[in-house]
Amino acid sequence: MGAVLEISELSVGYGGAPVCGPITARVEAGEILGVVGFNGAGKSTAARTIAGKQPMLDGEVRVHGLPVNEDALPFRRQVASLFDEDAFFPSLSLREHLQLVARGHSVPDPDKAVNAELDFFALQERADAVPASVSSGQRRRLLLASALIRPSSLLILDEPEQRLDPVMRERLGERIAVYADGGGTVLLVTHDPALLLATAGRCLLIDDDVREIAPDRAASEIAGR
Ligand SMILES: Nc1ncnc2c1ncn2[C@@H]1O[C@H](COP(=O)(O)OP(=O)(O)OP(=O)(O)O)[C@@H](O)[C@H]1O
Repeated sequence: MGAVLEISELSVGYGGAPVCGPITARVEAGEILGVVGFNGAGKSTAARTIAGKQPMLDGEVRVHGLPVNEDALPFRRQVASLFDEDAFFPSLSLREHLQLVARGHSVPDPDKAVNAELDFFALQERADAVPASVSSGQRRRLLLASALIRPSSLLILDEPEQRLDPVMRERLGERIAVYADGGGTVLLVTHDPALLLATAGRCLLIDDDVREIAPDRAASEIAGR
């Protein structure tokens, strides 16, 4: 069986100038691949490219054998993601955002699914507020809930720990592990050694080159940085 995510000689960057790469990796169903590296190494650029949010400079990425293409429904159906620049509808409440995502992805019993995510991310009290009226951490929780409420087989998370308190970081780690236990594949860009250790089975270090290192070594590198 082919890998869920196959990255071959991928080079990413801006205006034709590479910021990192080449990256080569195969990630199977149920695997969590951590991605670590210093600020500016190119982790977000690589994650955005793999998610189809910016063009690749060179190489190839396939998800279940499909080329990366955010405009193609079969690709979009497989891939859920979280990025710092993800946007909100200013006049929709947190609950309405989740309803929209759940219905757009044909989630069965969307109201129940929405309530489950509001509970999990401790957003019930603010569920009827609009994004501008909640805290930055609560907006981050909404984005995480939006990525997790919908079906997917590949979850791409870019520093999901940002703006989360320690309790929610730990819960998020458990949730990511549950996603993988259910057969999902995760690409996790993180600066959080505890989150990395709690989740990742393998790890890529983006440095002058890109190489695979053990998660415990990666966690020590992050912690010592
Ligand atoms: N839109 C852009 N246009 C041009 N260069 C960019 C753009 N976004 C990022 N860069 C540059 O690309 C390089 C990689 O940035 P990237 O955000 O991918 O790094 P990162 O590893 O995710 O960093 P961090 O840990 O700080 O989030 C940096 O030098 C950055 O300044």
